Amino acid sequence: MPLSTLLKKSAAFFIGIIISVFLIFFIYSQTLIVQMSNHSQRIINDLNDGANQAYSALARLNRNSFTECSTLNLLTMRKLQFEANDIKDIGFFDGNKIICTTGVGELEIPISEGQFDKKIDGHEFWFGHKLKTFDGTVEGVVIKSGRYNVVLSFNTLLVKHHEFTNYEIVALINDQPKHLYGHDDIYKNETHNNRNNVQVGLLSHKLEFCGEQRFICVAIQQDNFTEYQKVPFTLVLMFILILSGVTALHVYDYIDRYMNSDKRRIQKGLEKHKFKPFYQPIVDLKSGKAVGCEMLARFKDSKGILYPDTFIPIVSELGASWQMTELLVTQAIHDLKGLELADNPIYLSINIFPKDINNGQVLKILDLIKDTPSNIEFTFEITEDEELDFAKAQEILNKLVVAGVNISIDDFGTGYSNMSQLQSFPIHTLKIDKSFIDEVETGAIRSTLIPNIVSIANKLHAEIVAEGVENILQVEELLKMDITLAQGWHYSKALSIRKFKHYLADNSDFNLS
Ligand SMILES: Nc1nc2c(ncn2[C@@H]2O[C@H](COP(=O)(O)O[C@H]3[C@@H](O)[C@H](n4cnc5c(=O)[nH]c(N)nc54)O[C@@H]3COP(=O)(O)O)[C@@H](O)[C@H]2O)c(=O)[nH]1
Repeated sequence: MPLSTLLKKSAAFFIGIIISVFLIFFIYSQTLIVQMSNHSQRIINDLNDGANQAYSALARLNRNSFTECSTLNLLTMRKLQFEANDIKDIGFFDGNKIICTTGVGELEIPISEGQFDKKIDGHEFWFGHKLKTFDGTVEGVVIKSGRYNVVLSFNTLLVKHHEFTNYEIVALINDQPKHLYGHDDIYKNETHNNRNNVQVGLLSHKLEFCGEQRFICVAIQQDNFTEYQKVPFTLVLMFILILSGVTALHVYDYIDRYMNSDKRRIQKGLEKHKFKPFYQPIVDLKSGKAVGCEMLARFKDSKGILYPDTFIPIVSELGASWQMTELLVTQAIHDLKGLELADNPIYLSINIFPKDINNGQVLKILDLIKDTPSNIEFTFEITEDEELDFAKAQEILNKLVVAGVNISIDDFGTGYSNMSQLQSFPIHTLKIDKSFIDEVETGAIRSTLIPNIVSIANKLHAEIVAEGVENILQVEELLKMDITLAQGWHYSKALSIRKFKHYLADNSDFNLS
């Protein structure tokens, strides 16, 4: 494998891995953000549930008409606390002082609560409350209504979230966050006017999420890829990355194959004019001088040469047959302009795709050739192809003939036509296929059929061109058979316009300036 290909393939491999890393990170990140938002919403829901529990407890207590901290009052308060899971303490007020609580009973010195933090739905809230109980300090929120208050414990409210520690709950009071619970310092007040704010980092994801009323907010920080430390996950990731690299190699190969495929090259070649006409001289057998040429398509692009046997079927499959012919004819007319007139016109023989005759595209040639010098005589070579629709072709070829175009049957003797079909065509020339000419000098069986072809041509009043003449012995034999014109490597292969000009200068009465 050449070094450049190896480098390109390695690059494709690593690009595949990099794309995969990005994709995995993106998917992971999106999933994590959704999980974190859901989790935040669940925390806020649990806090709301606690508040509702407190509201209903306060409503029930205030329905009683206790005015002092009687045994019955304390009993009622304790009974209610017992029923409500998240309530850790209930206090009873005389004026604005607490005179008894479920935890301590009647207070020796009544306590006065400070100014509440916020009033919501007629309830007063104190946040960040720390209540000392016999089994430790309770962090929570105090809610007061009427003559009672309740202390809600975050620990019990958020018991479902205990496995998840890296979060902070704050209350926004006059837009300033007040720490309520969890890790101090995670919430940075980034939400501004939005309900949530996501920060994606290489090492961690952070989400700040506020409840619908933008009053309680949760900030969650999650380290990235902690799962990576787990062996199976690492193995799966490595497998995915290698798979991505290998997939990228396949994609590279596929694109490379597509970009370098003959079909793609031909498509591009048609756009970028990579098809060029070459000219193979048609020679008068007696004088050895060129009387015309057959235009043969040649293709060359930066990747090299493609031969007609390869590109002709593909051009046809691409439906670009007329496009190619038109390009070539236009170029040929341009090439042959400046031809100095000899006594006779020069024949320019052009191969036409049968389908372009069937669909009448070929008639477009009349526009192309109408301004060409009259010393170029156009001949269209058609093959006796099964694709050719004889009935349709007859009508179209007649139009061409009327416009001065000659019709030539190419590869004659190898095709599908029968005599009656041929007679209905306005034929000017029969080109005897090379397979008849091969070994004519040794009297090969196939070559013995040539006189029959000559007699058919005579019946059709058509000229004959012998194709594929490769040596002087063949020339001599063909002369004996009264064949006048020939084409083949004995005279010349198909030439570029530059070489063809030289050829004409040495071997014809024409001159290309
Ligand atoms: N519709 C179009 N068909 C085209 C066009 N250009 C070419 N073709 C057809 O492709 C087939 C192959 O053509 P090519 O490789 O160019 O071969 C031609 C000659 O180079 C070859 N030839 C000529 N003399 C000799 C010879 O002495 N020996 C030898 N071994 N080969 C020789 O024969 C081909 C010409 O064939 P033909 O057209 O039948 O006269 C071929 O079928 C082309 O027709 C195009 O522009 N349009």
